Amino acid sequence: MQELASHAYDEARRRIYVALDVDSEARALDFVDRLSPIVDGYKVGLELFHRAGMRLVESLLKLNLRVFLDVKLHDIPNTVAGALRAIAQYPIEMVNVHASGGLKMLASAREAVDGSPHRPLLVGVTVLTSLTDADLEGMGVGTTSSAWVRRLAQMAEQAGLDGVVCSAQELDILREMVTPSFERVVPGIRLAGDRVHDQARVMSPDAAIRHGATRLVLGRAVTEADDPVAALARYLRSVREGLTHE
Ligand SMILES: O=C(O)c1cc(=O)[nH]c(=O)n1[C@@H]1O[C@H](COP(=O)(O)O)[C@@H](O)[C@H]1O
Repeated sequence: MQELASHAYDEARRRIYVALDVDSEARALDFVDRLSPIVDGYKVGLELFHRAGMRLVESLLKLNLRVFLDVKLHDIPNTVAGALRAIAQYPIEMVNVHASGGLKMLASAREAVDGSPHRPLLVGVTVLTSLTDADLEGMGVGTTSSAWVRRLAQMAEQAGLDGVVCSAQELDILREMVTPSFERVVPGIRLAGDRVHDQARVMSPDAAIRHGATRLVLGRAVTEADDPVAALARYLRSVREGLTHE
């Protein structure tokens, strides 16, 4: 494990958030304790946020950890802006809204973050990685996930967001249309043979990085593994492998 804490892995580490999708503050802090010798980026999502709220976020920040607050805001412009003004009182690294909230909501979100003491990266969730083209058809979206991600990413860029959350399968399309600094945050990451759970559009860490992912979210493949530290090590090595061919 010594090797993984070395400078050679700094860039790989910087690209990762471990999703703390657990049901208590104690379990979350236990994971952080075990994993933080290897990674310093953590995602607090809806389950943990509704269990432990901003108190847990503050605990992570006090430990000098990087926090992605995954609250997936989706409401009218005024409400989303108010929530973001509250969130951006904290020095978190990144926060997300649903890009499908529309251009006016995204523009209000941008303005709210810009006027706040901390300016976390603001990214728009495009098409959830659990959805298939058939799901979209059933929802009446009337287009493929690739085309819908492309449209939502265009809107996010137009509103001045810092990037999007998408699956790895849309990265080639996005690379052609967005500026290189536009963040492409990718969940649904699995090494071959690992359980996919409820995800539909998945890819391995090295392939996702090679296709243009700027940051990866690692979840149950690490936190539900028999040995989470060993699993994280496998994933981190794969990220580093991808970076050598980026
Ligand atoms: O915004 C997200 O983080 C997100 C967007 C998306 O489209 N798909 C997605 O899985 N996520 C989150 O990424 C994590 C993926 O977890 P695993 O499937 O366990 O790797 C979960 O915490 C999800 O809430």
